[in-house]
Amino acid sequence: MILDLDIGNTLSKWRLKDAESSEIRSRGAVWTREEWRPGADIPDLDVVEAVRISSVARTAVLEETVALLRRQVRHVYVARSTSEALGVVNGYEEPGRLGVDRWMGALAGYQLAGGCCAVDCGSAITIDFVLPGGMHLGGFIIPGLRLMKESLKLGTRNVAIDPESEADALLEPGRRTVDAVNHGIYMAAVSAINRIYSEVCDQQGVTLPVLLTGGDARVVSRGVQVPHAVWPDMVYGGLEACYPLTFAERAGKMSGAPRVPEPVSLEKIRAGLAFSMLL
Ligand SMILES: Nc1ncnc2c1ncn2[C@@H]1O[C@H](COP(=O)(O)OP(=O)(O)OP(=O)(O)O)[C@@H](O)[C@H]1O
Ligand SMILES: CC(C)(CO)[C@@H](O)C(=O)NCCC(=O)O
Ligand SMILES: [K+]
Repeated sequence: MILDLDIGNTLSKWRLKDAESSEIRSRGAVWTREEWRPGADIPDLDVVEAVRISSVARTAVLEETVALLRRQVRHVYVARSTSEALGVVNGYEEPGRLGVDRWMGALAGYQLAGGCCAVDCGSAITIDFVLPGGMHLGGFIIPGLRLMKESLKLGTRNVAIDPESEADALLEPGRRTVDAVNHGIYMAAVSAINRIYSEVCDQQGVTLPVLLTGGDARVVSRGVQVPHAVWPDMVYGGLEACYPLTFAERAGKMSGAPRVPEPVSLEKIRAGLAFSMLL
């Protein structure tokens, strides 16, 4: 079995993948913490022959995790942000400073779609751009939905946006605090994504397929106006592409990859931008 780990600031996600069949056998998430208990927090390591890790947690957490894993697992691969990989050139002035989850998302998106706009809706919302030739432009970081809510301290932190809510309902003015906050932060997130996407496409003169991932991807998806696909395993896709281990991975297949959305025309994006400037 292959254990894939995506250690975020809040949640650490894991999945077990069958090295023979490439099937995902199980998955889970635990709060990111200092110490792991294999068998309880993450799967029993007896069945694991390789681990692939993307981590944006503090270095100490990663070091502890790697030390623990190395005692029991033969192959431990830790992803790093590099200046170039798989045909993508990292746009950061200091490439190593780009969050490795963003780098994995950008690589997966590029491998799937060529140029892309990779959006990760987690503790932070990150929006990264890769042009069709593989040039990563850099990106944007805004607080995620939960962080925005917690920063307000209005006693609404425990009332999450119902992930089943329709976008229309979330865009109405709230008539109690919890709705005013939830609708406000939702609007802030989706309008930022829509606007940023349009601005960068306009600047660069290209249209790019949009790929969404992260804990809030599904609800954010309902408010994103441009064609896009939700790819919950996008960060794992980057790990698969960087460290291909199974037959399917060596053939370039990433688990759970969606159909590539067909972007709208540049004219339409520019018309939308011009219209929003008039308002
Ligand atoms: N069971 C859950 N526990 C915590 N957050 C959840 C849960 N389900 C969905 N969420 C939402 O997912 C978001 C966290 O997403 P994700 O798991 O992608 O975070 P993360 O990977 O820790 O973030 P980052 O990588 O940006 O640090 C939260 O903002 C929250 O709104
Ligand atoms: C922005 C987050 C927190 C998103 O998970 C992560 O990618 C990170 O810690 N990045 C480092 C800073 C940067 O990407 O510029
Ligand atoms: K993440």
